[in-house]
Amino acid sequence: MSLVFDITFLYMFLFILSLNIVLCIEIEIKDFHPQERDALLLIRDSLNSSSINLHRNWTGPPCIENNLSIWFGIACSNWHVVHITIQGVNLSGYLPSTFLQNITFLRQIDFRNNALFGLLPNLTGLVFLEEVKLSFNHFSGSIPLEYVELYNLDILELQENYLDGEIPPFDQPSLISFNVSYNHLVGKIPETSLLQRFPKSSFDDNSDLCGKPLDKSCSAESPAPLPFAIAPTSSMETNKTRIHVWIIALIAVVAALCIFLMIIAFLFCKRKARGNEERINDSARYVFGAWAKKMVSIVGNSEDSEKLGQLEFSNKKFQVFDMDDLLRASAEVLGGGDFGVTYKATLETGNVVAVKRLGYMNDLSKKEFIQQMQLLGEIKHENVAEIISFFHSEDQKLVIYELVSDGTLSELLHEGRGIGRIPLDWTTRLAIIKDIAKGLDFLHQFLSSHKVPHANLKSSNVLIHQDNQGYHSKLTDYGFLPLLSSSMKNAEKLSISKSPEFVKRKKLTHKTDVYCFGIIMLEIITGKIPGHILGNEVEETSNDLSDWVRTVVNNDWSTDIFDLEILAEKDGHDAMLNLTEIALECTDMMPEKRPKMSLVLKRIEEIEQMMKDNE
Ligand SMILES: Nc1ncnc2c1ncn2[C@@H]1O[C@H](COP(=O)(O)OP(=O)(O)OP(=O)(O)O)[C@@H](O)[C@H]1O
Repeated sequence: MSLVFDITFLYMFLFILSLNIVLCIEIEIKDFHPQERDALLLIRDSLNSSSINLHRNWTGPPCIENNLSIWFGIACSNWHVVHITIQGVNLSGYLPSTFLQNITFLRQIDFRNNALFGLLPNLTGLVFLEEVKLSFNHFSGSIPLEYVELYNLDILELQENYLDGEIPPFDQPSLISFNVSYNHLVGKIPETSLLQRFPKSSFDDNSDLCGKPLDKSCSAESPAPLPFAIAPTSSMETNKTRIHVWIIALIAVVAALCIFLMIIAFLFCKRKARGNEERINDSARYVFGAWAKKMVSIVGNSEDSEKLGQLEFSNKKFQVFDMDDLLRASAEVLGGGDFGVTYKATLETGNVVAVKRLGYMNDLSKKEFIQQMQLLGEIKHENVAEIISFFHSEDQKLVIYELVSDGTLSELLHEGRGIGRIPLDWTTRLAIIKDIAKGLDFLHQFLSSHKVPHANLKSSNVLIHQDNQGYHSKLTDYGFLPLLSSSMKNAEKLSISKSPEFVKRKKLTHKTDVYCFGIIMLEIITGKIPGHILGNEVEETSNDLSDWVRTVVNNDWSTDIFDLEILAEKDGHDAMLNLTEIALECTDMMPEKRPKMSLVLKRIEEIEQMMKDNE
């Protein structure tokens, strides 16, 4: 009897348990909105960023309990994705056209300050949208008409893109902030009561925009001529002739239309076959072309020919091109950073240069900019990328560098990890460390009066050139701190912002550069990306790499820190450990305990000599 009771009890227990499991699964399925996740994965797989790795971060469910999300830039409410905020992270690529439509409860979309191409996203049906911020990108095409149907929209920011066409008649009462300046919009600003309320600055710098609130009035539109208009006559004969003419005209139009469609279809197939890569290049070329168009329009509109200004040359040997040549150059985007976008420009003369278009520096005076650039232009060193020329106008600041053709140290160290990658051996790594130390030591001497001479030293600002003698490194993006000093917020975009003294708002010195150099050394020795040690790319802590190395070394597991690609080179272990010791001194929390760059260079050269002697 008791056995029967036990078995019955066991069955009941199992039944309840299985019921619970079913319920749990149901709860999980209910909590998880696969269509929203799929939409986000579409974005993830279409875009690239050199600052964040969406592929590694956007995994698992986008929303978890308590309205939280561990996905970068995603905020949730009630298990629904409500905010997508991915700004200023070098995001490049094309947004899939209808990707957002399944994220029904979306309230905010913010992709500002990236390098996104193509058409603006389709937002049809996203009735909860309150903020759409897509400014400072490379979007092209027209503003979709459906945007006027977003009745809860508070903010629409589309400035600094390459948008063309006319402005749709926005009139939703909710809209309190609107900006479409710095585009290529044309036509009359619609006379809706809403649009007339915004200031002139919301519409400024569009090639052919007219009407209020701009000062430019629209020329009187002449009525469009009627197609195939024929002078009216009273006789039947004339009517007959008219009908004939219409029939002939109709046939001609249909024939022309057929030919036109055939040409379009042919071009479309041809274009498709050219493949994805070319599409990106085309778009990049367009971006530079569009920029050039904008510059030309500034000159054209300007009463003051000084507005465009001249290219300033720091090196006479390169003075073979001028602004016109630069605007006619074919160009492609090399990448975008925190301070703007860098292009490779091939001039008609055959010269190839890197053009960095600086954002964030618009409040800077021309005098300050020119003084600093003239000084930086005098720097000539084999381990520092040369500034050939620069340009200043009210809204454009360009720095033209020598082109260093083989990528960055960051790419060399971290890209293509896994099967098929050619390991970066220890001798090469040591040579790179020495090159960087030489370049930085030179900057410290040349710009000795600067608070922090480089101020933005990180592996993506070490450019690589390869020849039959090996790899050569050149530092770039140096000397910008004086241009930003008026705003601490801008300085936060520099690599020095990760130093302990910056975080504690203490005095910055040359030793702040030394700290950044120590971090690069650790990155080269360990093969690990600073800020990613805990696999957490969201909050880049200032010193997680040096903390981790210190802990491992203090526990006598020193060789555990070596990148697997150099671990097998046992002869180099002593040198690797000596360099790790220097790197840890350079990353000391107290700036005064860090060695000077000249001493660091001397010690590196001694270690290199020691290695050569042991060979
Ligand atoms: N002088 C140059 N020669 C060749 N390529 C360059 C040159 N300068 C920059 N690049 C390329 O352009 C890309 C973007 O550079 P950019 O300086 O705009 O951004 P970043 O270095 O990634 O970020 P940040 O602006 O924050 O330093 C770099 O990753 C590099 O590949």
